[in-house]
Amino acid sequence: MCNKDCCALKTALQIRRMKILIEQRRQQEEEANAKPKNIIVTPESLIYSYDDIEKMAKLIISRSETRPKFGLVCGSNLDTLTDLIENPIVIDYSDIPKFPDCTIHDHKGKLFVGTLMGATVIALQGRFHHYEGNSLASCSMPVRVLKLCGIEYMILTCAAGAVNKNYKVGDIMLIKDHINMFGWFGNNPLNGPNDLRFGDRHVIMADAYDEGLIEKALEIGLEIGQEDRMHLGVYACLGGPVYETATEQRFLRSIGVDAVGMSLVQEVIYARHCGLKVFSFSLISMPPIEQPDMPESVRDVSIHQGQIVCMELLSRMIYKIQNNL
Ligand SMILES: O=P(O)(O)O[C@@H]1C[C@H](O)[C@@H](CO)O1
Ligand SMILES: Nc1nc2[nH]cnc2c(=O)[nH]1
Repeated sequence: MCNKDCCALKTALQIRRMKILIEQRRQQEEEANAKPKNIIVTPESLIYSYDDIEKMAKLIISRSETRPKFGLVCGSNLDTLTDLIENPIVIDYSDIPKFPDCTIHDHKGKLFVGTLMGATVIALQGRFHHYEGNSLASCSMPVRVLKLCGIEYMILTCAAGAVNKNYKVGDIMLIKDHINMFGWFGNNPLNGPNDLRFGDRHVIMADAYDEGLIEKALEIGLEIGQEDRMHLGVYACLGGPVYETATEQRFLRSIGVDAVGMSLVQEVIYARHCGLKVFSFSLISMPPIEQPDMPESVRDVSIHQGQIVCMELLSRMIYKIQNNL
């Protein structure tokens, strides 16, 4: 157990780390905010009708010659995953009717349709967060669009802060389960009338993250000699945009959380509601409070190394699934 002074020091280090990151982001945000943004804020599940979603899907598949099998959402620090897509057709979100705009750094608001390891993939370079002013239903709406495009597998990625003290920046957490803090307080993207064309009223979440896919990912970790960098863990979604307090971090750890972020679970809910197979991973982008502070340059290098492993993981996953390996 640490004493009072030690806890205060850790908190101070954590605050310093956050301040540096926030300062870095400020300039990028200022540039992004110079343009007016289209943000749609209306009550949950009625915002997008089945017809709306179908129109968006038709527009996207009209650009692809083959039926897509995989959907991908690129999280923060993971926009480079789209570099893997061969001969992509790129669609700006602003060209898709009723798609909100992305307002934060690293989320570029572009949709890619192309080939990855022989499979057709639709990738979203940018997601919608609740804290940007989007309802949870708007945040997860793209998953339904991808479902109507014909995908079978939903691959969801995000940046996360480590809560487990054995995790380091640049590590990858394969998500085996989550804690949905929004849902605890009655906020769920499925609130409101249920459209059975997408799925049933109630959704089983105990098996949300496909075990077979997790096993393949663990195999890949061994194949590429990155098993020490890859963990199997529990993700908690908090609302953001604030980072969690030191006490919140300790609480999260005490209830079994390994990493914390501000997204993803609402997309998993929509994906499971409409019967997609889900595979998710987080790139650890913030160290746990127990670890000593690190210079930004060192952090950036670790994140970059993690990005490369994520790219390898993604392409091998798709290859294995595509070839039934
Ligand atoms: O879209 P993700 O969850 O990867 O983005 C996370 C949440 C915040 O927007 C940002 C904080 O660093 O990364
Ligand atoms: N600590 C922390 N780091 C993050 N990196 C991305 N999201 C988060 C978060 O919610 N908390």
